[in-house]
Amino acid sequence: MAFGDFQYEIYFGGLRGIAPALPMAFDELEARAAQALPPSLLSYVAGGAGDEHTQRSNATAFQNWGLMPRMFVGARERDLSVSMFGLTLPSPLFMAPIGVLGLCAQDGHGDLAGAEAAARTGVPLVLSTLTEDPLEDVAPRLGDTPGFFQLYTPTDRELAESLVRRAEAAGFKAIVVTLDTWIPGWRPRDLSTGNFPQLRGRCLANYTSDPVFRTRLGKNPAEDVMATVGLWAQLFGNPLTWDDLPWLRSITSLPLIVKGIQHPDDARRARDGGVDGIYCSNHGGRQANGGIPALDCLPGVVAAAGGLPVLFDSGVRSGTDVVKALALGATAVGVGRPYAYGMALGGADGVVHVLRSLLAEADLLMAVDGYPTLADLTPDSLRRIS
Ligand SMILES: Cc1cc2nc3c(=O)[nH]c(=O)nc-3n(C[C@H](O)[C@H](O)[C@H](O)COP(=O)(O)O)c2cc1C
Ligand SMILES: CCCCC(=O)C(=O)O
Repeated sequence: MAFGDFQYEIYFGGLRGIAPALPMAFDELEARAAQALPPSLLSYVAGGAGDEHTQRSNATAFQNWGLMPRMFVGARERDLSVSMFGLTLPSPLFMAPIGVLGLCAQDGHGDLAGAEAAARTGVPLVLSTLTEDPLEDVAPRLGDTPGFFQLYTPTDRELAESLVRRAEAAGFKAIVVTLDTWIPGWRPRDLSTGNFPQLRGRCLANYTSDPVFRTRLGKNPAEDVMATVGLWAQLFGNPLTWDDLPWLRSITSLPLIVKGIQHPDDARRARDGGVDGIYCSNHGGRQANGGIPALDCLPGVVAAAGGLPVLFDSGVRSGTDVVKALALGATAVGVGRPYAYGMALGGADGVVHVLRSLLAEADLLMAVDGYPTLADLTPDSLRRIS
């Protein structure tokens, strides 16, 4: 089914009085998910750093831009396909890595369900390092849709290399190294609930299944959860410096993408260091409060990336947000919390609903406003309205 068909099905279905099973708008999606998720997990997913000002401004930053409609374009057919890293994708949307995706599903296998949703929509999944099911079990569920593996770089280089080797062997198509989260930020909601899933032994499957990790642990992880968590906490996060980039580049022949870039100089230096893609993001406002909306950093990062693909996330809540990020130069646009909520409400079906809704809204906007292809969307398509 084309994305547009989905839009029309909902629209005309709605006219016939057949309401979709899941909410169409983000606020309602979040409100419904709030009833489906255990309270501490909801706080973990929904929350962010400090008073969450940056998290909120990520979303409101999109309202500062308006898309200029163009007439006499005849945009009856649209093409949302995009090429990057030698891959041709049916749309520019992707699922950002969510470290507790597994837990968001009722059955605890949200990582598998996320991969299934990717297979059904063609929307790539960036699989977190922090999963409930090991990456080897997730990869086959992706079908023909590419998966990317997100690496939290451990302090132990051999462990990092082992994780990357496994991702390559399992068929992942790119390595996404997250730079902004070697320690969690100041997150009052989680501090209040005392909930950090990894510290309870959750979402550590990629570690407990790893030969290097197991050797370091020296025992069966299942027999000593305390020791497993202790070792994980000790190894989890390495505050990387530019001196580490040549090593990171050397450990994979897959496309290497660095996540968490906001400053143009960082984008430039990463490009010069041989990365294949820049991922502009502020981690959905979960790491640093009092920052800059990620969308406002996007044009500078795109200019500095010098033609490398630029992935973007943080604050995307609608199809119009997707279109605006593309117009500001993103090659591909990631969505985070919304699909986690879809997972909470309906597993793979819920995620498919969220992704198709975003795509259908983006597609319909491009139809109505006269932008038939992604190449037609440029910064000139937008006006700053506040
Ligand atoms: C619950 C949750 C867990 C996350 N876990 C990871 C992770 O494991 N690795 C990572 O790079 N980013 C992680 N992120 C950040 C997302 O990849 C993404 O940058 C962010 O969610 C985008 O913002 P949005 O939620 O406003 O769309 C997580 C985000 C959330 C909400
Ligand atoms: C140490 C944080 C790991 C998961 C994550 O990235 C997030 O919760 O944002």
